[in-house]
Amino acid sequence: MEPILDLKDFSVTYINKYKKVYAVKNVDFEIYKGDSLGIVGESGSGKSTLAMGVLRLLPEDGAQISGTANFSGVDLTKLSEEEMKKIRWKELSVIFQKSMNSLSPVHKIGTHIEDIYRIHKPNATKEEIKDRFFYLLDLVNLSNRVYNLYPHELSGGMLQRVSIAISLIHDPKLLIMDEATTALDVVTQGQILDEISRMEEELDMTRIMITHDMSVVATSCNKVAIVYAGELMELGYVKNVLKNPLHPYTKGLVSSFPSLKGDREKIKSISGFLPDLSKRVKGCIFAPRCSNAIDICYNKKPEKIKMEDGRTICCHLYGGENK
Ligand SMILES: Nc1ncnc2c1ncn2[C@@H]1O[C@H](COP(=O)(O)OP(=O)(O)OP(=O)(O)O)[C@@H](O)[C@H]1O
Ligand code: NI
Repeated sequence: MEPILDLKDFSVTYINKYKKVYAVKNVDFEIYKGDSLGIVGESGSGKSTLAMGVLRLLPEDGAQISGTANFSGVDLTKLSEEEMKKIRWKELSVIFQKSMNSLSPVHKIGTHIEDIYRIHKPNATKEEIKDRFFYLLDLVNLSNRVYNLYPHELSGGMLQRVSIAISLIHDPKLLIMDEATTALDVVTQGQILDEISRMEEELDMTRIMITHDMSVVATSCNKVAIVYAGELMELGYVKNVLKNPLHPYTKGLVSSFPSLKGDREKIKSISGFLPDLSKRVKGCIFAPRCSNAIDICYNKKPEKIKMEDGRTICCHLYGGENK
């Protein structure tokens, strides 16, 4: 089976007047139809930059992209803005935390929907658009009444449901959600995650879920990629990685969400801070904060090791080089 999205050596560097910021470095991963991949890491680790880079939503003069991002066989990094526009929102959709803030308050939701729908299908009739949108509203548990409301008449949870429905309007091959449920209360977040899981079964969706919350990944993803300071530390099936984390950073992250393991261990956090991303590091980027670091970790970048259970891990403790 061909992957829907295949990143190879994908990097994003912000270039400012005074310095370069290496926000995403040499990331590789593949997503197949039906996958739901959680991308987890602490704030500032480059998760949004990765998504924006793939979607080509970063300013051309301020951010340099290298490597490849094959989306159904097309390398997104090579497309012109015109070509990218044909794909964005149609085949590749994205939801941000505040997606709905951009909607003009003077138009009803329905008017917005018609405008958005007609970007890709200019001749669509009102009836066709309504049919499609009512179907999607039902999937996200909202009444058709929403169509005639103004954005300010909806709660945060309702707005986020509407933005999920909008993102699905053209039946995209891949949906990227960047902290899309983070701002909501726990109950609403839980409901929306349930709705997403149900929708996924109905629509055969493929999804990337960006979050700093391990429990979101545990409840709504089948695969997880752990990123630290712009680099991939560990990637694999949720059932393997969260139950038996191998990378010291993943272990730290998992143990700071004790409910995942079901025991009452004291919450441990990883001490220290993210490194300065404008500096290149010779060894493992996590070594300065790693309690298992050995000499080689400071001097040489670890290779990506493929494990038997399908996971990839980037750590000298598993490479065999230190033995
Ligand atoms: N335009 C920019 N110029 C320079 N550096 C930037 C720019 N935008 C973001 N960065 C830096 O890139 C790094 C990655 O930021 P990014 O927003 O991708 O992280 P994130 O993992 O999404 O964080 P969060 O969980 O807080 O959303 C950060 O160190 C940030 O300061
Ligand atoms: Ni972000």
